[in-house]
Amino acid sequence: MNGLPRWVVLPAVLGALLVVLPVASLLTRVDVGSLWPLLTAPGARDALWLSLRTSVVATVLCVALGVPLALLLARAAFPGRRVVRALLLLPLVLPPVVGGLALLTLLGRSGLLGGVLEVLGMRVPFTTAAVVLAQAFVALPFLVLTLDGALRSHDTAHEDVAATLGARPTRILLRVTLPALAPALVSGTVLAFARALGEFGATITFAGALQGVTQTLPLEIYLQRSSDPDAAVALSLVLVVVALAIIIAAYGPWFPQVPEQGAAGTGGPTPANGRTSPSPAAEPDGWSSAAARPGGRPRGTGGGGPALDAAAAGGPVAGGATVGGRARPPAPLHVRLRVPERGVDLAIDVAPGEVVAVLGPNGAGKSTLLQAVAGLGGHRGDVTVTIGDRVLAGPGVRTTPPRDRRVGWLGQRALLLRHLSVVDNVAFGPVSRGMSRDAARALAMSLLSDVGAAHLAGRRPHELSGGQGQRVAIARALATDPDVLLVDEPFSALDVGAAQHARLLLQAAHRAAPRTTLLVTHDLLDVAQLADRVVVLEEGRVVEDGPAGEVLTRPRSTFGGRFAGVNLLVGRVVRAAAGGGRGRAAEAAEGSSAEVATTLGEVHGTTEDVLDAGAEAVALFEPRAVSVHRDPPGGSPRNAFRVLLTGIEPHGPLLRMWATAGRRPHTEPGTGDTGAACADSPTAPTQIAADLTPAAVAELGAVPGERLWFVVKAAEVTVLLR
Ligand SMILES: Nc1ncnc2c1ncn2[C@@H]1O[C@H](COP(=O)(O)OP(=O)(O)OP(=O)(O)O)[C@@H](O)[C@H]1O
Repeated sequence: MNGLPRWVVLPAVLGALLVVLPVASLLTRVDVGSLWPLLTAPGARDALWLSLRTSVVATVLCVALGVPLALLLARAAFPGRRVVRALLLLPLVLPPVVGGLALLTLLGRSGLLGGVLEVLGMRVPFTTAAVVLAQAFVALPFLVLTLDGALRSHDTAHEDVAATLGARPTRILLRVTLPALAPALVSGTVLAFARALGEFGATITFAGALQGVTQTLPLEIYLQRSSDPDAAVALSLVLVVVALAIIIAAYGPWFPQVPEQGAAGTGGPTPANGRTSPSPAAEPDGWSSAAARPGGRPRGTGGGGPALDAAAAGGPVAGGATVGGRARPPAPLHVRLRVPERGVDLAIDVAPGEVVAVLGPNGAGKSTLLQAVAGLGGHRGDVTVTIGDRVLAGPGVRTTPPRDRRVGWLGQRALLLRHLSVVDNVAFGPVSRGMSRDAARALAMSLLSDVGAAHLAGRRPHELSGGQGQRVAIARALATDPDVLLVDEPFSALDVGAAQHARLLLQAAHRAAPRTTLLVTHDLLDVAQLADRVVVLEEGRVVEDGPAGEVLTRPRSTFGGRFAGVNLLVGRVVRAAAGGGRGRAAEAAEGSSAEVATTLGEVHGTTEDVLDAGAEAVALFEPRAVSVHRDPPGGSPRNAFRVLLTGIEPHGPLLRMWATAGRRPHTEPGTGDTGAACADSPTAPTQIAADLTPAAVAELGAVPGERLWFVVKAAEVTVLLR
């Protein structure tokens, strides 16, 4: 019973019987012997033929009008959208005879439009056209509501990627949206046809019952019922058989099933909010650990192509080939973004060919930044985007649509189009930009070969592994030779080995043809292997910006510290030791002591920076430099923090103890309150970590919830200007 309560069986069976029993009893009434003559009688034949013809035409009308209507209802924001959606439900709830009357009041002789049509010599009521209109009137909502529901639950990620590949709206609709919604479209169409076929009340009111002209099969059955009940039953059987045949044809085993979400990530939410799940490569709290991913050693995924293998070996791409060569020199990127509704206010410049990793906690604004560059997301605010000398968005400038931005998108999921083969997926961008199909396929094959995926060219996306899908996505992103590549956690959904292969591939592509790149990631390896520079965002602002090596070893922001795997306390300089007679720079270069007021109290450390009292600074120390005690220690210059143990978790061969410290009120330095703090976040308690051996943790015997002392020697603390 799959966890269902037993009582649901009874009403479910009764419900099924309510539908099945009447139909079954109809079958028992059929006199098989007289069936054929009844069905081949002229009246029955005409009615069946008319029903089929009018239902087909009404269904075509429903599709032609209903698909655009559903698209507007689901995707366009216009005043009164809800009202229109509610009104469309009316034909479902109104008695069809009322629908017929409504049509008469509109198109009848004295109707709103009927009078005009009459003048033009056109008469609709009581014609075959009236039958079609009556059928379409009652059938349209079935198609619209089915498609509207499917569209609303369908994310726009594939459409967004197609737009960045250069596809125009009509091509996106026909080649991306509708194929993805094929099952819903077929369902809606079948429902509409079935409804049209069975339509009676509106038809008889608006079109009457003229044999061969308006007398459809339901009307014929109704009229026969009084004169020849057996004939009525036989004709009803025909209707049941036709309806069943349609339903079986539409929903049988050959009905296009939506493939299981392949490892290649063919479904899921939009890159607008592209990261649906935390990166498996990132630790839950946002700390990254090189130790947890020792060198990212590939774990036998195989299938690396020549370019990939060369890249993996650290050499140039094999055979002098490039992965996605460039026709134009790399261009600089400038972004200025103020989106108050998302609390984002930042500016970023990326040099030509530079790879900038964008880091930050959830909600920091990373996706908003990428969306702004790609022209996606639909957020409101002041956005200026310049690539080279092309101003794509800005005050007084017509905003360039995504398809014309020459921006490539590579997301967490490959987002390949599931109804196209791999080679056609890669060729999609070049074809969208006007390249001939043959040339685009040749280019796609060459790129697939570069990424070691030529042998996958004929497969469909759901037949690919996650790593293979991402390789194809890399080829697709490079196929349009974008000026700027936007990369959004591209490897986080892959296992370690596949991620490393794909990472090296991207690295090879970049070495072969540097491309200005923004790389959003939570993975230390992405930064270490791909990034020239790191920008850290917190609460919509840039809080750190520096060379990748510098941020990884000497971070200056809270998130940067977590990312680099070090404890980082933000504060203000209280004191920096003065050197007798030497220049301050010389003294700093030798390393001198410094004290910083932080949320955990005054922290003593050493610095190579030139510090002034009151300057904003960070104190850094490794978790393994922290010792943990139950009592406050004495002795050599030490920092002792009274903390609350919040958790213990494995960390390589060690155990990591997490603790928080209470917040003290903010006071200016020099007031004598060593609790003066420059809170890195106005609300979050400061977290610090200590790495201990399992034996040391066992000896301490501490459990989460206990108050302890975390102690670190001043010599282990580095103080940096922020
Ligand atoms: N569609 C939206 N409408 C309104 N606010 C949004 C929307 N998408 C994001 N936001 C808000 O904008 C801010 C920035 O979100 P954004 O998605 O850019 O952050 P992020 O750094 O990419 O986060 P994550 O790592 O969780 O994806 C957040 O406060 C978020 O709540």
